[in-house]
Amino acid sequence: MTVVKSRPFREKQGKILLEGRRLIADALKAGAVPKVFFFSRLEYIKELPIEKLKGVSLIKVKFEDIKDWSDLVTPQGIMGIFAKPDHVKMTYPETQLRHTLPILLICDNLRDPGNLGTILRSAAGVGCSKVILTKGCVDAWEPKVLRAGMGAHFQVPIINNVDWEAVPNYLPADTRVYVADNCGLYTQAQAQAQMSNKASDCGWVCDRRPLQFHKYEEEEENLESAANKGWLPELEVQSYDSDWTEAPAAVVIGGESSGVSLESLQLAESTGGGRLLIPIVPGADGLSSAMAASVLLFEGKRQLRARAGRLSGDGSRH
Ligand SMILES: C[S@@+](CC[C@H](N)C(=O)[O-])C[C@H]1O[C@@H](n2cnc3c(N)ncnc32)[C@H](O)[C@@H]1O
Repeated sequence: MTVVKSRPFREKQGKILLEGRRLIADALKAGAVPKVFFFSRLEYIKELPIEKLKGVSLIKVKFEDIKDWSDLVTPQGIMGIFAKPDHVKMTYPETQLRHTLPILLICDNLRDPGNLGTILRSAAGVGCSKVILTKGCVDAWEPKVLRAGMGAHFQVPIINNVDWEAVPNYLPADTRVYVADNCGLYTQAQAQAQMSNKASDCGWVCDRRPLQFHKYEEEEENLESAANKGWLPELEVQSYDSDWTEAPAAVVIGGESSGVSLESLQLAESTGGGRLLIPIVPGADGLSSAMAASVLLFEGKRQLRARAGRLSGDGSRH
């Protein structure tokens, strides 16, 4: 089980471990392919669609074993090894597809499994079209992410482990990339003092120094010299509630400690996007990646609904 739960197992063998009756049922519904089930009571197997069990090894074990292997506070008596799901071959729930919005999420070097799971739940809840995880993010299929995701893995397409150079291949045509950026330490007072460029139109100015951008730690020196050469993207900072959903949008959320990467800003610049800042009270603790993602995704949804309401002449839908 230790091996089965490890990232090398998932990567080399292309298999994942799922635990719990609900998650396993959701996975089967979405078309995930089971290989082995460990169960403590036959009823748990009988609950599963029989046509999905062909060729699957069914191994009855003691509940104590499941308890030893389990990551759950209340182990549910069934665990399954599945082929790692391929988002292209999955069938997502009909209701989910009907509510899909032209908003995509890119997680940039997100390391914390709980944060990523929570973000996936928000992405599924809002109706994101897909979630892209750049290289360096925690694996979406790691047990703690699955636990925090509460089934979101089988509601929204997730594209794992993508190089920044390949990210544009996954974006629908005309997508504008917006980077969620807390802009380092900032205050409204600073913003007002620096009202001299476009960003100041909405009252917010990014105080981020080039050195705060991270690609991978070992590249910081390169970034420093790049910054000195002056090719860091010049990106407008917009308040999160300014209109950013006119074209299909991709929102980038930065990692817990590293923040947003240089590549994300370059992509935002090349697609005509910008930076989105959620203003918080000066001096208050910043938002976590998961909080920022939720605020921005639901704000995006609000904007789309408001626009649809205006177009249909029904202001009440705002
Ligand atoms: C915990 S923050 C990163 C903190 C990191 N030490 C830094 O200085 O950038 C994680 C991510 O959440 C998003 N975020 C957090 N607060 C935000 C805010 N007020 N406005 C926009 N995005 C925010 C950004 O994408 C950020 O990179």
